[in-house]
Amino acid sequence: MTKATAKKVCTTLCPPVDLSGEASWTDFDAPALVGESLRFVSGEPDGNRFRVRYYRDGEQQLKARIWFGPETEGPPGHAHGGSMAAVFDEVLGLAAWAAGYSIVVGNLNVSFRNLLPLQQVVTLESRVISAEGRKIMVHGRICSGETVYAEGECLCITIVKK
Ligand SMILES: CC(C)(COP(=O)(O)OP(=O)(O)OC[C@H]1O[C@@H](n2cnc3c(N)ncnc32)[C@H](O)[C@@H]1OP(=O)(O)O)[C@@H](O)C(=O)NCCC(=O)NCCS
Ligand SMILES: CCCCCCCCCC(=O)O
Repeated sequence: MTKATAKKVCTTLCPPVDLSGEASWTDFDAPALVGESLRFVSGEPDGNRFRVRYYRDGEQQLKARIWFGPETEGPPGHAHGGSMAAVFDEVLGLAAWAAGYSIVVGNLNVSFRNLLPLQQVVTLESRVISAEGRKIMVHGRICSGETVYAEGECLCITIVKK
């Protein structure tokens, strides 16, 4: 590998981060519901890409505390848009499963509202908006306090057993 093509590799792990939820939230065990295959975003809880912890809020809606690590970088010091899209894909799809629907994601629209600084813990708030036939609409936003970093609209389609 030449210097010009050398890929930046993180050799040390970042320190632990606090992903604790609010007092009214309860832990949500995603692998217990959908299996161990769902690990693209949440599969490395101590890694340098994403660190994710799932909860249900008092209304049973899925919430996630998420840390975007240095390996999600896009614009210098900030998260890659695709990393946020991947997070929406997993969390909003999982929110439909958590609501009782066996789905895959058919369509995902993401609006990027503010640059998201790396190594900050943010919250993904999801809400199942509607269920019409096989179409389950789930909305979500990645935020911290009053700041909304991105909004996602996810059309999930229930799986038909053949
Ligand atoms: C989503 C998927 C299951 C739909 O295929 P299908 O079971 O044959 O169902 P249909 O194409 O008949 O679609 C069912 C309904 O959803 C709608 N729909 C499906 N995909 C859609 C999309 N991307 N955008 C908008 N509507 C969509 C269809 O218009 C149809 O609506 P209607 O009943 O009102 O006519 C299939 O396209 C698929 O497997 N896609 C890949 C999914 C994927 O890889 N997701 C990422 C991993 S989870
Ligand atoms: C059989 C378990 C499937 C879980 C699917 C949860 C949403 C994943 C979204 C995606 O892969 O694009």
